[in-house]
Amino acid sequence: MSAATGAGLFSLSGKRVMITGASRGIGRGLALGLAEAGADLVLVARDVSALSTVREECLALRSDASVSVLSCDIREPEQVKETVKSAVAEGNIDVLVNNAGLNIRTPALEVTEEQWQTVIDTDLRGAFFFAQQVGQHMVDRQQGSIINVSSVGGHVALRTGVAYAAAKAGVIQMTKVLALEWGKSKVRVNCIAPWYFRTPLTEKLLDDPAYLGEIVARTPLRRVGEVSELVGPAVFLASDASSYVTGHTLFVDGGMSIYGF
Ligand SMILES: NC(=O)C1=CN([C@@H]2O[C@H](COP(=O)(O)OP(=O)(O)OC[C@H]3O[C@@H](n4cnc5c(N)ncnc54)[C@H](O)[C@@H]3O)[C@@H](O)[C@H]2O)C=CC1
Ligand SMILES: C[C@H](O)[C@@H]1OC(=O)[C@H](O)[C@@H]1O
Repeated sequence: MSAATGAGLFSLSGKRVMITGASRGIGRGLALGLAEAGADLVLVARDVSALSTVREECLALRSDASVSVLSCDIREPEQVKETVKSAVAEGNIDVLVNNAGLNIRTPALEVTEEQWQTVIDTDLRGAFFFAQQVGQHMVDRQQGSIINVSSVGGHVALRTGVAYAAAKAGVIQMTKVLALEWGKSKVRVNCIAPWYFRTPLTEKLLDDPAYLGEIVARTPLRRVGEVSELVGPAVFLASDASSYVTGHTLFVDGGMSIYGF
């Protein structure tokens, strides 16, 4: 393989990227950024109307982009199979951004069976079975890059996040095992672990000055992240710039995960 050089290393031109949870928040931000980086896109979430809006935003940024939308609840393995099958019928998938997820913030002593199951079914089980379906396609092609989205909460303790921690820690470990098993098939599997970014998932928390103050005090860069600051890490892991990187978790966290005393 001839080594790409310079800016070409980071180009996503000619690559087709599937993004789950693309209807809002980080998934929407990555769709816009990767469209600008040259990618064609397959946008996945449950809300087709919201996805269609994101599709129009991507086309406004790059009119020659190919952007399709597919409705899927990642907790339903049959829907996941059908969604990936439909996407592959339209063309190859070069990159998966396995982003869809949620958090239900509850003190451990108050976590219900339903809350635990919802978080685990979405953030871990859903993420795995989506990766498995796309991974089979990539292994068959002997190429591909998967970017799982975990959280600093999968590495350090976040209060009220015991189910979330279990799921997101599982995503970090899942990343390593898939990278180990699929490396010989030239499929790379990495992970991005963000700290707080302002999205619909977090905006109510971040609107509380006291809570925001606690977050900033635990963050060496003394601020929360802007969703656009996740685009660079995603372009890096999606592109040939990371051709020898696999099984890695990239903390995009303003330094939070290294904050000692
Ligand atoms: N916003 C933040 O501060 C952080 C977010 N994360 C992770 O980033 C990812 C995205 O988070 P945000 O954009 O903030 O959340 P968000 O709530 O703004 O967007 C979540 C996206 O996932 C989709 N989704 C949720 N459950 C789904 C399901 N069962 N099937 C299909 N789609 C589903 C939603 O429809 C939406 O498109 C999540 O995995 C979250 O855990 C990680 C660390 C920090
Ligand atoms: C950084 C965490 O992932 C953050 O914690 C929360 O409570 C939000 O759900 C974010 O995901």
